[in-house]
Amino acid sequence: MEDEHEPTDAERTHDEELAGEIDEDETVERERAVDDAELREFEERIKDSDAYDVEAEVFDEPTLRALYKLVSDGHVRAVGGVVSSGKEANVVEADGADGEVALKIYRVAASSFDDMRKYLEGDPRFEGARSKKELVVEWVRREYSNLHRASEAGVNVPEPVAHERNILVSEFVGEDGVRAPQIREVEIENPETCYEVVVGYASRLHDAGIVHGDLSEYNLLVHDGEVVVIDMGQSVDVKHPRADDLLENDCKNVARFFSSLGVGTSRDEVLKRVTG
Ligand SMILES: Nc1ncnc2c1ncn2[C@@H]1O[C@H](COP(=O)(O)OP(=O)(O)OP(=O)(O)O)[C@@H](O)[C@H]1O
Ligand SMILES: [Mg+2]
Repeated sequence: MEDEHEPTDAERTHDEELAGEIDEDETVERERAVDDAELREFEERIKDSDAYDVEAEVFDEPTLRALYKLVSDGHVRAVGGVVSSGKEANVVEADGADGEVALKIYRVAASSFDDMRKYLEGDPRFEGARSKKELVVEWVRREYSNLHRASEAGVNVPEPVAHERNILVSEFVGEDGVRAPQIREVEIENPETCYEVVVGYASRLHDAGIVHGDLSEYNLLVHDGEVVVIDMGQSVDVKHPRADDLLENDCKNVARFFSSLGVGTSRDEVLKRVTG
């Protein structure tokens, strides 16, 4: 028998935030409710989108069903083009109910199960065997929740809109289908100010009990003169066993990037500011 791990308050709060437990039966029933003809018709519509041409394999059958649900619920109106094509996920621009949205579509088959598990393991709900699909669904739900927490804490992140299976919907950072550049791709006029903003964000996240876990010049976008923090699937609670290592690494990345722009700082300086 495995020991029953009694969740700490922090874990419990985090659990509660990840509202809406997966109900497999409900999902299966809902999937059946969408009849095939309806789905094929929807697929024909999606096929007209740029994303479908570029990356037809993004929309495998279960992903198509998830997208169909998001359309039915009014979160997505039309699908645009692929703005980023990565190992784990594709990001697609789309029209939402209220302007442009980004669809981060995880590839279930290609997801690195072991990596995801390492982050999820600090949470008692993830003990025991879980399928790859369940891990990805959980990951997406977590990313949604983390963005929500970050936004509440006053950090500039894309507002999370919805999530369904392997698809996360959030506010699109960019304009007219063109994604905003990453901070490493732009010329920063005032690195010192920008550094202060980023350290401020990391500090607010920390105060809110979250460590980003992959904070770097790749996950900071610049839009309308503001820095936007993205990519929070791997973010963990400060009580997570890996939190300290991840935080040190985040601070190291921030210090390295801004030092390269001439800002006098170090990993320990950033760490002190973030945790102080
Ligand atoms: N909400 C968004 N609005 C606009 N562009 C986005 C948004 N989210 C992500 N992107 C774009 O997609 C890229 C990848 O997104 P993200 O960093 O969240 O995924 P990732 O897990 O790092 O994926 P990969 O493995 O592909 O790098 C970002 O660098 C950014 O250019
Ligand atoms: Mg990223």
